[in-house]
Amino acid sequence: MLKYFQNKYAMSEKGAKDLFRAIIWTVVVDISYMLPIMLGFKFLEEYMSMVIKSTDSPKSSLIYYMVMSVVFFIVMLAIAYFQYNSTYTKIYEESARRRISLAETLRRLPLAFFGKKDIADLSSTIMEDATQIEMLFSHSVPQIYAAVVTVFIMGVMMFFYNWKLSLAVFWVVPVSILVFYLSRKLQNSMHEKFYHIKRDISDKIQEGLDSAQEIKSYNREDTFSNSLNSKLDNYEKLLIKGELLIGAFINLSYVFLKLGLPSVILYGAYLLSTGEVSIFTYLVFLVVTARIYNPIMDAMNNFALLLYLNVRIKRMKEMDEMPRQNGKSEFNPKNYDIEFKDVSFSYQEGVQTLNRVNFVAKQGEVTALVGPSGGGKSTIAKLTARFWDIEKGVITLGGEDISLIDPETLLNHYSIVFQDVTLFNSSVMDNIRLGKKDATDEEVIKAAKLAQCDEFVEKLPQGYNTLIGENGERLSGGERQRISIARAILKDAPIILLDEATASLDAENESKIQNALGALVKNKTVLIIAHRMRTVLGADKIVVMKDGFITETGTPLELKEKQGTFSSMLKTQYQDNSLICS
Ligand SMILES: Nc1ncnc2c1ncn2[C@@H]1O[C@H](COP(=O)(O)OP(=O)(O)OP(=O)(O)O)[C@@H](O)[C@H]1O
Repeated sequence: MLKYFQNKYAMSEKGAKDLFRAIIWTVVVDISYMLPIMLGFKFLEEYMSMVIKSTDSPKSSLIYYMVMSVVFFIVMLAIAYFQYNSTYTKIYEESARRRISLAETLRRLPLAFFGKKDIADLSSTIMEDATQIEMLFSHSVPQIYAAVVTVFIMGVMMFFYNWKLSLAVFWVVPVSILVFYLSRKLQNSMHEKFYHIKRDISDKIQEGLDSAQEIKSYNREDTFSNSLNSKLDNYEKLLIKGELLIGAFINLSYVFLKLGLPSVILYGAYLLSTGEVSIFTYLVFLVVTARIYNPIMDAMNNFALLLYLNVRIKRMKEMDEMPRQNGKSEFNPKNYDIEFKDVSFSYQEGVQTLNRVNFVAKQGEVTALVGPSGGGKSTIAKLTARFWDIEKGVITLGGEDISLIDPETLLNHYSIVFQDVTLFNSSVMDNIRLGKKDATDEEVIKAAKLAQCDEFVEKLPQGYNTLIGENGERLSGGERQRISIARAILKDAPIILLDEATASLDAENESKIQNALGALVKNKTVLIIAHRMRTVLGADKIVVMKDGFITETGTPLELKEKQGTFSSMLKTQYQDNSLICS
C-alpha cells in the first residue's frame, strides 16, 4: 500500500506513511459521526417502545443519555483533533519536502533540461502544481479513501442487521460507480487538455512580459494581444465543453445514487406491510440511507479532482526522473590543465555541434577560441564547466575526467564571465559579492575598481548600495559586463572562462579591463572567446573553430603566417597589418 502511494502520488516514504495514517483517522472521524445517530436511535427505540408497549420506564435514564452525549462529544472532538493533525499538518510537511526535493532535483539537472522546458513552465510546476497537490492531499485524497472504507464498514454492518433492506440501499452504488468509471477516460483527456492549454497561456503571458520592449518597438501589440486572446477564447470554449461533459456524467452518477432512497422507501414499506421489518428498523434505514450516499458523492467529486491531479503528478515525476549530474565532491587536481580528447557533442539528436575536438588549454597560458559565429566556441566553454555532459570523448581537468566530479565542486574552481550577464535585484555590492560570499566590503570594492566599475558606481545615488533593478535593468550593457568581471576577479578561481567578456565595452574601457585581467590571469588557465581580434592577439594559443571542427591551432603569429581562417579574420578586422605584429 505504501509503495503504491509513493509511486502513484510521487511521495516520499514518510509522506506515504502519513497519508496512510491520515486515511485511518479520517475513517475513524467518519464512523464517529455515527455515534450521536446511534445514541439517538437507542433513545428512540427505548422511548418509542415505552409508548407503544405502554411499559412504565425505559431501560436507561435521561441522565444516562445526557452523560453519553457529553462523552461522545469529547470523543469526537479528540478524534477530530488527531485527524486534523495527521491530515493537514503532515500533508503540509510532505508538501514542503516535495518542494525542497524538486529544488534539489533542479540543482542537479544538466542545463539540457532547462533548454527543453521554459522557465514559466518550471516555476509553475514548483509553485502552482505543488500548491494544488497540497490542497488536494489535505482536503480530498484522505477523504476519498476514507469514504470507501467507511461505506464498506457501514455496508457490512447494515447487511448483518437486515440484508434485504441493505440490498435496496446499495444496489445503486455499483451502477453509479460504473457510470462514473466509464467517464474516467473522458475526464482524464479533458483535464490533460485543460492543463496544457493553461500552461500554454501562462507561457504566452510570460513571453509577452519578457519581450515587452521588442513588442513595443516593432509595434506588435495587436498581434500579440490577438494571439493571446485567441488562446484565451479556446481555453474558455474547452472549459465550457469540458465542464458540461464531465458535469453530465457526474450528475448521471448522482441520479443513480439518489434512486437508492426511493428504493428503500418503497421496498421498506412493502416489507413493513408484510411484517418482515419493524417500524423502527424501517426508520433506521431511512435515516441511514439519507446520509450514507453523501460520502460516496464527496468521494466522486474528489475523485474527479484527483484525475486532474494525475497530470500534475506526471509532470513532477518527469522532472524527478531526469538524469542528474553527480560525482565526487572531493577534488584536488594536481594542475589546472584542461584537455579535450576526441570530444563530440550535440544539443539535439542528428545535429552535430562539436566533432572530435582535441586541444589542451594549459595552466599559466591564455587559450583563445576564435572562428565564425555558430562554430561551437561557447559550447566548448560550457562543456568545460560541465553545464552539459558529452556523448563521446572525455574532458579532463588536471588529468581527471570532469564527468566524475560533482558539478558544484567543479565550479568552485572556475570564474566565468558570459556574454549574457545575469544580475539580481539587489545592490551593486551584493551582486559583485556573488563571486565570494564571505568577501569584505573592501575586497568587493577592490575587485570593482579593477573591473572599472568605480566610474559608473560613483554616479549611482547610493553608490555601491544602490539597488540595480530586476536583472540590472538600470545599468547599461557595458556596466553589467563590468559587474560580472568584478565578480570573476573577486572569486579569483584558478580557471577563467571569458566568453565575449568585453564585447559591450568601448575601446578605452576594454583596454583598461584587459590590463586588470592581465593581472588576474597570472598562472591560471584562461579560456577566452572573442570576436574582436585585438582581444586575442596576446593569447599564448589560438584554437580556430568552424562548423564544430577545429580547423587551426597555434600561436597568433604561426596562424597569421598560415594564411587560413585566422589570418583572413585578422585581415578583415585590421586593414593595417602593422597592428598585427606590434
Ligand atoms: N542550447 C542550445 N540548444 C540547441 N542548440 C544550440 C544551443 N546553444 C547553441 N546551439 C547551437 O550550437 C551551435 C554552436 O553554438 P555556439 O554558441 O557554441 O557557437 P559560437 O561559436 O559560440 O557562436 P557565436 O560566436 O555566435 O557566439 C550553433 O549552431 C547554435 O545554434
